[in-house]
Amino acid sequence: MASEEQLSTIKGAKVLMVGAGGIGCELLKTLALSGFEDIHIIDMDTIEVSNLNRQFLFRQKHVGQSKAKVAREAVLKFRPHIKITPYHANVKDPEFNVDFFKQFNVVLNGLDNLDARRHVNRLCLASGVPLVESGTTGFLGQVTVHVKGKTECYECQSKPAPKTYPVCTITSTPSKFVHCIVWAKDLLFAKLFGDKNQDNDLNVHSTDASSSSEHAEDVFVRKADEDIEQYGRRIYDHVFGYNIEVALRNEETWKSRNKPRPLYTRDVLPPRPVEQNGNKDKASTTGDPSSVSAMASLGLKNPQDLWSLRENSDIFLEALKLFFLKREKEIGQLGFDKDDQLAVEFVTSAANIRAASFGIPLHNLFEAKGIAGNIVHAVATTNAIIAGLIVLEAMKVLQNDVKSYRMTYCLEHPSRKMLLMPVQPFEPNKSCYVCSETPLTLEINTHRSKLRDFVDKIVKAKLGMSLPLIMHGVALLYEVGDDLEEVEVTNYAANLDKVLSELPSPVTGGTILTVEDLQQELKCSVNIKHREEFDEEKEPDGMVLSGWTPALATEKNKTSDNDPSSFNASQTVPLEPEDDDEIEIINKDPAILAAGKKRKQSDISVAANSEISSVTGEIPTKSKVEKDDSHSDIVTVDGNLDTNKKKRVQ
Ligand SMILES: Nc1ncnc2c1ncn2[C@@H]1O[C@H](COP(=O)(O)OP(=O)(O)OP(=O)(O)O)[C@@H](O)[C@H]1O
Ligand SMILES: [Zn+2]
Repeated sequence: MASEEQLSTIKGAKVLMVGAGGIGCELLKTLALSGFEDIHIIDMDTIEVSNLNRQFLFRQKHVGQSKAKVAREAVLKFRPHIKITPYHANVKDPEFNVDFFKQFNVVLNGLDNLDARRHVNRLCLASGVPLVESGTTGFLGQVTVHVKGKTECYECQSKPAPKTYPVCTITSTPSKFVHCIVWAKDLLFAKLFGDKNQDNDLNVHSTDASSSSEHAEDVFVRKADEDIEQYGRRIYDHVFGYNIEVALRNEETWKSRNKPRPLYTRDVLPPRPVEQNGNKDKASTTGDPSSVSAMASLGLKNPQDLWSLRENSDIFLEALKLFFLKREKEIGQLGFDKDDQLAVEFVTSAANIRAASFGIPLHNLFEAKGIAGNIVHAVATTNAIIAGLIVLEAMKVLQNDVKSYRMTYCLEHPSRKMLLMPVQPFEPNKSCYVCSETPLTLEINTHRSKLRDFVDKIVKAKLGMSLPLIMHGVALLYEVGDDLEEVEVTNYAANLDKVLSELPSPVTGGTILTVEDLQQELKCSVNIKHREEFDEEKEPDGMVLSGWTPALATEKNKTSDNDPSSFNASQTVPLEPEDDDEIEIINKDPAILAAGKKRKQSDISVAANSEISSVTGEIPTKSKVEKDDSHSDIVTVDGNLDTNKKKRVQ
């Protein structure tokens, strides 16, 4: 029960909620029932059928309508006297600037992506408004408190980058089913149905340089006189048969690995039926391309059945055939979409055939779809728990009760009979480039990299700036905005295509660039260090940004030996260290894949950060299946962190 004092604080508070999805619906309801009377909600989405199972403020009839507006109407039905102001908009829109944020006493996030979270963090810092951040993934969740100058900001710890795999693991030496999925989705599917002009390293790597090039020449293009069945079999034989044989020639590769088995249609499938050409147009479909299904054509009904190699091969050929027969117009521009049934069938079957070749256990379509789409099924109860915790923290923040602030982690398995793990927040990271003024360092080849590379790969992708301005001393190198003069637009466009050392104000080793985002009111300095060479595999951007987090990636907290994007440990520690029960954590987002190893429970912290679900996209889940296959990017673990060096909030 709230005290009188609490109640009056709550009544007088003006609250901004960002996100009216899984967490947001729970949060709005809980805020209203807790006595909050002035709530603003920003959400850019409309309601989808798939939201209805957990976003309980919405009904079938609301599908297609604004989440923010419908959420408001639903809550006003049981709390008619309160004021709820909805904005059907992106929180990154310019109208939501620092002045807009300043009107609130606290901001509560119920978002599902890193980009928006970082943006809100910056606006909260610039406006001095406290932020309560949250995230859920399946059974896991977290609530963190960020108050300028008192606790860490959302970006004081670097967030794990979306999970990537070494190219050679995907193209040549898969050892887990997820590697086969990535191959099937990002290489094979993209090669056959996506943009032909995009780089795509589908062929096996071999030390025998003469081996594959000739055979691989245009192998993926359907020949003019080739019927579709013939084409499908040729692709099958090439990628599952011939390419594997080429890979096997490189004996070094297989010294410490199990050799894969080349698979050809002649071994797996019966000879081609004579009447095949006559079947061409028999594929059972309606006029709607989205209803085309290889499973339906072949009479396979249950997506949770495990298909045999033969069945996978049938699906593979049938799906390929259906793309050409029923969706030919889309070929050349298709991207994988987890809601595209035929694409999921194709990717599942291709991944399974490859898995069979490499001796990796096969998976059913339902599982494969989850892996391919990085899906972790949302749990409504977790959202409800997290929403309750957000409100509790918001109340402490409003009363400035700094000592009581807690970051709370919702676990899947109890520790000392507790499912909620409270953690005292840390003080701001003095080397955080977002909430302190610490400069960053960028190693880059200033003679080769263009300003465009810097803007795209660093300023936008890494620093998360949306309206950047780049200066070298007093010289403006780049700027975006609606109010630019034509000549400025022309000059900046020309600058983008220049290598750094040839800019009007040349950028070389030793240069300090100032990068600023006018909307976020964030300014930082970037020290440029010239470097000639970069490792294509480990440093694919051709540049390396560092400087905003302590170097924590020690051997002990690395997640996987061949994982270049191993996460950085966050530094939270439970208030009461638990016993050393080991639990397995698997992230369901590719970005978090890194964290999928056994961790000591006392080491766990879930860092709000990724692209996953309603939370921070951080969804560690316990799994008895592929222990190592985390698919998300939420969880970070302490490992041997030097947590003692960090000061908790007193
Ligand atoms: N930049 C943004 N501006 C405003 N709202 C945003 C922004 N980014 C995300 N959101 C909102 O945050 C909410 C997150 O909710 P949730 O994670 O439940 O996602 P969902 O899209 O409703 O469900 P799912 O992704 O599981 O289908 C969504 O309603 C989404 O529209
Ligand atoms: Zn910070």
